[in-house]
Amino acid sequence: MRRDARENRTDAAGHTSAAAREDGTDESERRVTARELIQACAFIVRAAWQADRRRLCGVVAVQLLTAVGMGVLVLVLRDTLGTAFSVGGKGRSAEDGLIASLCGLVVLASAGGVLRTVSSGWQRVLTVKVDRHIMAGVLRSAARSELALFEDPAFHDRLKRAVFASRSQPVVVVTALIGAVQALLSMAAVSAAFAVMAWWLLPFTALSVLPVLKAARDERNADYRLHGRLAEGRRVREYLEQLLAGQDAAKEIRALGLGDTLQDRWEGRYAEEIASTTDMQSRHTRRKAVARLLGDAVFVSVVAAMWWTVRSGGVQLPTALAATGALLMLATRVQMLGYVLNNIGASAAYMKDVRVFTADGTDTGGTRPDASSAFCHPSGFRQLRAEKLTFSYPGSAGPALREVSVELGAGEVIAVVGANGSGKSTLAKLLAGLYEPDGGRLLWDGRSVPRPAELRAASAVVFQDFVRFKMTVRDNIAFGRPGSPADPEAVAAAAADAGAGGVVAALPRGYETVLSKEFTGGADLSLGQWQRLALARAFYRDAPFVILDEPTASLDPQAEADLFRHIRRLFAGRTVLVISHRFSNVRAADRIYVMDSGRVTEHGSHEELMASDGTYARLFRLQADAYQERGDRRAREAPGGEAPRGETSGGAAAVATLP
Ligand SMILES: Nc1ncnc2c1ncn2[C@@H]1O[C@H](COP(=O)(O)OP(=O)(O)OP(=O)(O)O)[C@@H](O)[C@H]1O
Repeated sequence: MRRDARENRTDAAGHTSAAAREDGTDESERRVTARELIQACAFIVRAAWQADRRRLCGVVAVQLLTAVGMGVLVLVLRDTLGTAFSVGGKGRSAEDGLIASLCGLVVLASAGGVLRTVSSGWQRVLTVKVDRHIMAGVLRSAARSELALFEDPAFHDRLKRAVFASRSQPVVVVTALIGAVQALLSMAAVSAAFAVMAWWLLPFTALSVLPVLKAARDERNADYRLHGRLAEGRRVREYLEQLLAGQDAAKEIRALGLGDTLQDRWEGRYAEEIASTTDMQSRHTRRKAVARLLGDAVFVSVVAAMWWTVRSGGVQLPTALAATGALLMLATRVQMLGYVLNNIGASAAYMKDVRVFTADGTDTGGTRPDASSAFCHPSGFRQLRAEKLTFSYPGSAGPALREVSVELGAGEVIAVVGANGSGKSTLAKLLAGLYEPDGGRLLWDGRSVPRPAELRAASAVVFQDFVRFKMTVRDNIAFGRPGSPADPEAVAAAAADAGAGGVVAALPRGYETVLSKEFTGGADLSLGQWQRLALARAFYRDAPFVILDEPTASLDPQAEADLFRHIRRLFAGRTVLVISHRFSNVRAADRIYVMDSGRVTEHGSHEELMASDGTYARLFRLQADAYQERGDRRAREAPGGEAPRGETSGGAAAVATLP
């Protein structure tokens, strides 16, 4: 498991600077090599081929035709000028020749225009398709990445850069590549025509664009380095944007009056970004201006040399005029080529981010196909045993689990209790195959579990911080078993088991109601109602191993009591691991593990643990006493001295939490 080494250099917002990496191997500091340029082009051409080969061929064919047309145009121009200069002396046939040449010019120009129009339409569709093709690859890789990678800031930088690149760069590279093909072909055609007239000037023409090309290359390298340095700052800024403009934090930000503070931080981040960009741009704008002047001076010298040869009688005037036109065309093409190559160069670095990110399990630090959440029909186990599991979160100072051993038999209800931060959820995540242990092993019917994906497929987890999908109720439940069409009856049964049937019935469009006010006709639920849907999702998943991490934290006392009273019936035939702070909920479990500071300190049945009179017994009595006192007080305060209904029996059967 990869651990990110970072300095603890943090800013006022509490975020570490991306430039502060210890290892000094910041990829963004590197220059784009010719090899990377070729790889980027090959990557895009492959993507374009896979996305829409018919359009790709069409666009290239049009470029080829346009280029040939351009070469012919130059030669026709020379003939037209030659005819024009001789019209006075040669009478009607010369005039006819001039008119024919002009007609030829018009036809060529018009055909070129039509072809370009058709081609630009194809180009537009092609770029959108390439865009989708590449973005799909990035999203697929992100969804398949191991959960542990999301703890690693370097992974977020890579992901962010890949998303940025796949959003913005394919269009640039496809357009630039097509432009490059066009520029190269037309350059070849015009050069051929030019060479017929003044071949010896060709090398000087190429020379005129060199300073501009070099300045552009320096700028793109600097731009990419800057982009790398700004990556983490941009993530912080985007996070602040989500807070300020999103629904999730809206009420708390208003309640706290936090808006201006967050806005100031956002302004600060943007100011840093703008200052760095302005500094880089102004330096390179100066360099580019000087390079441009140098290039133009070379170009003017070439034109002057040509006219000197006309004066000295080495070249005819019509040829010189056509050659000057061709020279202008050539210079524009070379400049265009430089411009598009520069664009490809700039994109090459970004496209490398995409290639690296989408490459399975290589440079991404472990992106692997088996990390997919795709549901496959699981087989159950007779026994799941964890032996001396040790685990530290990436970048954490100490282990969250230390030599933890637990045992779960098929059909058992196992409970884990312990103070905040004692490692309960971490243990659950390892048992569900979401993280791989650093030490120890997981045994499934006595054999080591080779692939965490097997555990994931066999598990249904209701997390403490379950996700609330802003989609329909049906989706929220049926996502428990992705990949197959939602089964309406099973969805309804899962909702009923989770006590969500009544909630759904009260919604305007039942199971088709979208659960967010951000969308037309949407509705929202209370936290407890959302929790019932999360439970329904677990029922629907129908996996042999169910993990309930504080599944009733937001449920009302009746719903909570119902769930735990009927847990064995509801999850019949399945193994259930329950994490809870309410000891009354776990007392009926087959075995209870008590955790403290990442270790299992006690285990046994409720009776055994009470008899051993350890931490469990102490905390159980604490909760029971607190309830008893409250119950007695209420009983005394209630009219007629009676205790309120539903809160008295069972000692610790109501809401009481660990201190
Ligand atoms: N994603 C994470 N990255 C780094 N450290 C983490 C992460 N999640 C938890 N920890 C740390 O690991 C330890 C165990 O956390 P865990 O969530 O397993 O505790 P818990 O017993 O479930 O706590 P609670 O009762 O509050 O839910 C804690 O010290 C916590 O700070």
